[in-house]
Amino acid sequence: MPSLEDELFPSTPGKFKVDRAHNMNRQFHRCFASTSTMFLWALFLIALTASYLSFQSFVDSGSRYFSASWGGIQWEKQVRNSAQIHRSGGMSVLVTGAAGFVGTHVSLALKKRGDGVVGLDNFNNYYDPSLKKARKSLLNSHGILVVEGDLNDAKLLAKLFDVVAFTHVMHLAAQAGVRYAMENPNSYVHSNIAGLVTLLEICKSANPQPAVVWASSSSVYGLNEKVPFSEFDRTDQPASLYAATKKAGEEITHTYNHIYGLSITGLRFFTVYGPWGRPDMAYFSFTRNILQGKPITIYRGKNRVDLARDFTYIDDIVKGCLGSLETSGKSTGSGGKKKGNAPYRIFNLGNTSPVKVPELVNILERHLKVKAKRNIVDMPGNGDVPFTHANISLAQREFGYKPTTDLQTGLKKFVRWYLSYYGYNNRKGLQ
Ligand SMILES: O=C(O)[C@H]1O[C@H](OP(=O)(O)OP(=O)(O)OC[C@H]2O[C@@H](n3ccc(=O)[nH]c3=O)[C@H](O)[C@@H]2O)[C@H](O)[C@@H](O)[C@@H]1O
Repeated sequence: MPSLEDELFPSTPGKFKVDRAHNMNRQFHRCFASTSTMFLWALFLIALTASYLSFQSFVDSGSRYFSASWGGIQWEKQVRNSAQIHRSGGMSVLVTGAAGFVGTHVSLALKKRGDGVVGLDNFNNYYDPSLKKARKSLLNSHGILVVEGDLNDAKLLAKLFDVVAFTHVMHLAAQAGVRYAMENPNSYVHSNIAGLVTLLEICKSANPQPAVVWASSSSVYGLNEKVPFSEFDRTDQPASLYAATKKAGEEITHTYNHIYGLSITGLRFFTVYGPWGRPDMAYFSFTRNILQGKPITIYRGKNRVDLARDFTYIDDIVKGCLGSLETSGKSTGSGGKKKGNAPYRIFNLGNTSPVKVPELVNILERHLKVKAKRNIVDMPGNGDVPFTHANISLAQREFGYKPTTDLQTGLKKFVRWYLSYYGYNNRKGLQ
């Protein structure tokens, strides 16, 4: 008697007699019929799952396209092209806040010398977004892609690191402005704290980890009275929420350096000015008001003392940023695990020659050939500090930082840009 196994799985073809063959055939057909039914069901299920998944991804990518316009094969290609390095030993840098004032200048400088640059910017309306769009067009014309998205969009950041193994991150995206923090405190928490942490989380998990250089601020010195301000002075007395979020950034980046081995460099910028600058800053809004024949408000400190700033020209700041990137040293971790100590550095990037605000106005008057209508008021308690003055010896020693543009020369360049950007007619018509 053949075993069931023999019947179902004959070891020797033709082993069976014809009359049994018929029997076998029926069994085989039954078996085949049930297998094919199962097979069809399986196919059906697979098709159903596949169509569900592709529908989901359509919905996902659809909403992404409509809301943030990133993703897709073409987009990835653009990101890769923009990040392409064109010099030996070059870097590929993700520049956050690329459509911002400092971001635009740093991105251009990197690209011009052959480094790869991908920009990220959320184009918020803290100040006229059309200026940010104009900066973006400038960057595009030099082959730099600026992705529109927010720092807090972890999926986007992760995707960017999927597409490009960035060697460096130049983190300049932030909610800037000292006095606006009283109007919109949460915007500072959103960008300068939450956004920073989101970015660092992605950087620490990236493999390889990039080195991070980021913008802190001279405002961290707060009520410090020891001049010039040195990196070793106390910074635990911020005068504004803005300053407090920048100081928090310095502490937060320290923990990522300590736990995950991220190379971190924080740059304390001192009142940066120049072409393509920020319209919310005094030198910019003074220029606009002077040309429009409107009064300007000049704050004055306690005991009628003039306020002073260590105004720093953008080209000097760019040199400081590039020097920091070049000397940043490597992150040591990978995939979120520290493998050794990595550099943690903080540098002042200032001009080392403070100028009183009324003198800034004098210079503008000379360049614009228009008299300002000065309205001098006592400094309100709005987060301002009376003066800033940078000691830059650390940056000098580390990467030869040496500012070369005085306020007179720098403002001349700014005014020339301002008139070419906003138009000479505007100026003539208002004189
Ligand atoms: O160096 C820094 O850390 C900071 O420099 C600037 O902050 P601030 O120095 O206050 O620059 P402005 O807003 O351009 O003010 C410059 C000076 O003009 C004064 N000012 C400002 C506005 C105004 O209407 N009148 C006026 O007298 C301010 O009190 C201040 O003394 C930037 O706005 C900050 O983002 C940056 O972090």
